[in-house]
Amino acid sequence: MAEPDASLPELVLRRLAISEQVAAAKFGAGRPVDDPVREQRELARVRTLAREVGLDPDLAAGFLADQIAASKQVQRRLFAHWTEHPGDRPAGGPDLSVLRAELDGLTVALLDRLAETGPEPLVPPETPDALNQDPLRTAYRTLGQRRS
Ligand SMILES: O=C(O)C(=O)C[C@]1(C(=O)O)C=C[C@@H](O)C=C1
Repeated sequence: MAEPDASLPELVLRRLAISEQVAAAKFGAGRPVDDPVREQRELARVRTLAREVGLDPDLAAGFLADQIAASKQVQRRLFAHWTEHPGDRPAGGPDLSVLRAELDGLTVALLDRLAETGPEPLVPPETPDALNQDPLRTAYRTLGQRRS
């Protein structure tokens, strides 16, 4: 597993952090944020993985769909920012294929953790400054959110 000790909220944040790098790779290459074919592949794979770890495939697919929606919120925001301020775009950065392999590893880790934790609502950790609250809310849409 990519992140053996990470909690579910930590893994969710890690996925959003990778999404920032995905945005940079796509923006630099002139590729759009949305890749529906890739999304369908990910959702099909997550259903298979869910059965392997004893999770409800619908819950797992709903949860991954939330992660994808949150990723796209992060990416769209960055695209808008870099379009207005091209100088802010980070130079270099990993290839999309490398980042997708990281996302795939994280999906396995997320499902393992979800299978252990159960589908109870979670209290997300403090949000790093770089991330707006909205994507995080999106990421927990299916699981629900309980604030203490
Ligand atoms: O792999 C990509 O191209 C991404 O932008 C990542 C991601 C995802 O979160 O898994 C998000 C949006 C795309 O539509 C497909 C997948």
